[in-house]
Amino acid sequence: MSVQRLGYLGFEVSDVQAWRSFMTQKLGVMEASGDEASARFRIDSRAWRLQVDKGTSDDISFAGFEVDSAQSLAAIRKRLEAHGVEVTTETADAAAKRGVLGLLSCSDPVGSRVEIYYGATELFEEPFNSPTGVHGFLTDDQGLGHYVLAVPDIDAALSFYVDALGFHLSDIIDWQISETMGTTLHFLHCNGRHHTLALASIPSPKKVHHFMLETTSMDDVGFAYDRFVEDETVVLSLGRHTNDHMFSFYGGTPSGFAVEYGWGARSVEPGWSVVRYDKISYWGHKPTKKPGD
Ligand SMILES: Cc1cccc(O)c1O
Ligand SMILES: [Fe+2]
Repeated sequence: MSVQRLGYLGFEVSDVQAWRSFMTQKLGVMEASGDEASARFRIDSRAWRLQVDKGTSDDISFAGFEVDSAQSLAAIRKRLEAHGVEVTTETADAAAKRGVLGLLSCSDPVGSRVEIYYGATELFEEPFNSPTGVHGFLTDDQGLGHYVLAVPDIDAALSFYVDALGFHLSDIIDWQISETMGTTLHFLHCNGRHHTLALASIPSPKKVHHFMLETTSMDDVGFAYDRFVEDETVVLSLGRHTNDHMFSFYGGTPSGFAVEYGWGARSVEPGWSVVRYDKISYWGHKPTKKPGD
């Protein structure tokens, strides 16, 4: 039994208001609830997929992975405990706050909160409606998207996410980030999405490097790209990745980590075999020059 898909992500942010306008006006996601302390956002029929809470870290605060039933939740709990992970069964009240039927929590090797749940809330009666006209985000069995964590100890991280949580390695990229810095990126899948999580063993002030949302129309990437160009917040230009073939760009968020906004990735199919790459992209994904660079 392994986790099936990424259900939700939570971030602790110093400026909730800035995130509320960033999410709705730049990314085109739909605000589900919001005040000066916290906000939740929708990208599909689910009641919420992204949450921001007021705080000082400007970093990821939790990731919620989905399984399909109470039986699967019990099975994943057993698997985690068999791998020496301390698991908390959250109260019915805590589960209700997440809008799920059953909720476990634990910590990954760097202390990131990892939640596993079943029974999320669907709101078909309130269709997703993007404030910027995004046609839609690709989710369903592939979950909300992906995120990349900077980890100090790649072996400990792989042991937790692969051996304990049940991810599978898709491929690795030996990424020469600059003349002096390189790292090996490990890409992990738990469903058809090429990667739901990638691990980068790089020193970083933040745990999260970026999170990614995939649109169902190429034009949605272009429209968003124009909005990031407009306020000079493009971090990496348009490009196409070597491994998942995603067409995407990276933009800055109000918390200093990036968001990747993409379209057209290929899926992991049966018979997939692990390979390696020397580049992150066929073309593009170039750092944008800052005025005065
Ligand atoms: C750095 C990087 C490389 C390949 C695919 C990705 O989604 C990514 O963020
Ligand atoms: Fe990415």
